Amino acid sequence: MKLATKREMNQLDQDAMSQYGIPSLLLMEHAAYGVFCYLMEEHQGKSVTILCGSGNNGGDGLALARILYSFKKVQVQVVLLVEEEKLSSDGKVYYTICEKLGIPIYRYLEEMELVWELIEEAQVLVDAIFGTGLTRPITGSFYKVIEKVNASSAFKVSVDIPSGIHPDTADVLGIAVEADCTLTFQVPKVGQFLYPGIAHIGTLRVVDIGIPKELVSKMSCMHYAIDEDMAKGMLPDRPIRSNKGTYGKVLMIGGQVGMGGAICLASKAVMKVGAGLVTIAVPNALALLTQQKVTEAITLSLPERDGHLDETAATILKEHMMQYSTIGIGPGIGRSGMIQKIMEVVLESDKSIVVDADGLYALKPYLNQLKARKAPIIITPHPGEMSYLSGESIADILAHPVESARSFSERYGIIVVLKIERMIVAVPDGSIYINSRGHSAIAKGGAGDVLTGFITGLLAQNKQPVSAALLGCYLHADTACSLARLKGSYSVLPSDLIEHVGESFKGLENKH
Ligand SMILES: NC(=O)C1=CN([C@@H]2O[C@H](COP(=O)(O)OP(=O)(O)OC[C@H]3O[C@@H](n4cnc5c(N)ncnc54)[C@H](OP(=O)(O)O)[C@@H]3O)[C@@H](O)[C@H]2O)[C@@H](O)CC1
Ligand SMILES: [K+]
Repeated sequence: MKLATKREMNQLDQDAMSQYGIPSLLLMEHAAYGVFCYLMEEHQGKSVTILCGSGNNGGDGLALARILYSFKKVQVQVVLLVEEEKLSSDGKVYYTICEKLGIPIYRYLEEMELVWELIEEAQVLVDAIFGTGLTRPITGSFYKVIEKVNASSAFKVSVDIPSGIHPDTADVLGIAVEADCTLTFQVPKVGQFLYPGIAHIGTLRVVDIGIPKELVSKMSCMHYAIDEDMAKGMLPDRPIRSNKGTYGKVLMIGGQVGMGGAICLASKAVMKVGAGLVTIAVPNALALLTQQKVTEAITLSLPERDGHLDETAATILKEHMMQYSTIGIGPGIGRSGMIQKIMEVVLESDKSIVVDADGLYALKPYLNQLKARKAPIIITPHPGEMSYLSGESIADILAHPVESARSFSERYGIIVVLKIERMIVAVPDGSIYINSRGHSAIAKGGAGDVLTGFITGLLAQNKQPVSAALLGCYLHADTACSLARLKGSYSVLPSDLIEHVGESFKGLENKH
């Protein structure tokens, strides 16, 4: 699903007006009607208090007041947060109608105490204060009102975007409405998929406001949400005439003494997403463990020193590498200097590679050579690993995760999967994909290893590495969300993701 920035959304509105002659008032009417339909569906019989700002978002609120009052005689009141002269021209049209209809309009600047009472006692509060036109931090009377809105026990519906959330970055500009539901228009905004925006939007619904479909599909954008439809389109084929070789031969390299679980989890995850064959290359001391833990895999037992893979393992791996299609390296491998040699051999190969965890530490010296490599590389860092690789602070990465992942991906020509609340996949052409799902239930050691396994297993089956990264992220998050719904937020284990990923696959297979 496409995601729009403020500029792209404005352009879309402008194109609808200039190319199709659709007046802005009609778009506003459709926007308001979409909110009206939602209110009738979910909150019929409740009184509605609409808070309106000066821009077109406030205009949407006034248009909604007219529809509620005229069609359903819903008890509706408007709180105007600015002087009426400051309303946008479309907003003024609806303001005049509301006034003539006799809809109660309270002026915040004149009746502050009364407005606070209205907010406190409201059943449904509609936030039409600021939309995509927010330009600076919220202060003064607007701040006070939003503070009161957040303290109210009313059900809160935000029009287009919760007031205070930046539509591109998801930043809170001063303060932001904590909505229970957000009805966004035509195309969701990037800021509705990133933190802290995701903590303010509640349930997100997309309302069609009649912008022609051709314009939306032509709309150029660089941001996409990884959703069910996208994931469905990326399922690898499973033809009748096939065998294990059809679905890729994967070599998983990792493990050190005391860290055997990570490579077992990752390798099992590879098989669970449909790969045909897996070989697990580990230090000698872990060979028995991997055989017992991942029954279906083959174990390649390698020389070790001090519990880590010894650099002589690189020569053995080089001899074996030809027979594999895909390599996953990193889970539990440790940061011994000896891993460097192994990474060198892996990078010299013509195989598709996924690098995770401590493998990323061994990758760093080779970053400048990656663009010249023909076969794809996917890296799956968490913010700490990303910080080590890029030199940015963790705080900066968390503050600008999209830019951080994008610039790294472009600079080195690799696919970056940044593991934050909603995983971000950055592609070297500058495109950004943001996971539409995610759950803190799997913020646990081992969850990253499972993701590495999912992506590696899909990469072995998919021709497109981007698809493997996107589908891997989707399956990981979707399974986590389903498990959290079933078991709650505390007791889901990363190994449960492996156990239950089949249900997520099945959901996609059965989707029409
Ligand atoms: N055809 C369309 O385009 C359609 C658009 N639609 C709707 O319009 C919305 C976008 O409308 P918009 O561009 O008028 O912006 P919006 O967010 O309502 O208000 C901006 C106003 O707030 C002000 N202001 C800004 N920051 C401030 C601050 N911190 N503190 C105080 N004031 C601040 C700013 O004034 P100024 O910066 O000049 O002071 C300006 O007056 C969009 O989200 C959707 O809901 C739909 O109807 C469908 C069709
Ligand atoms: K709003």
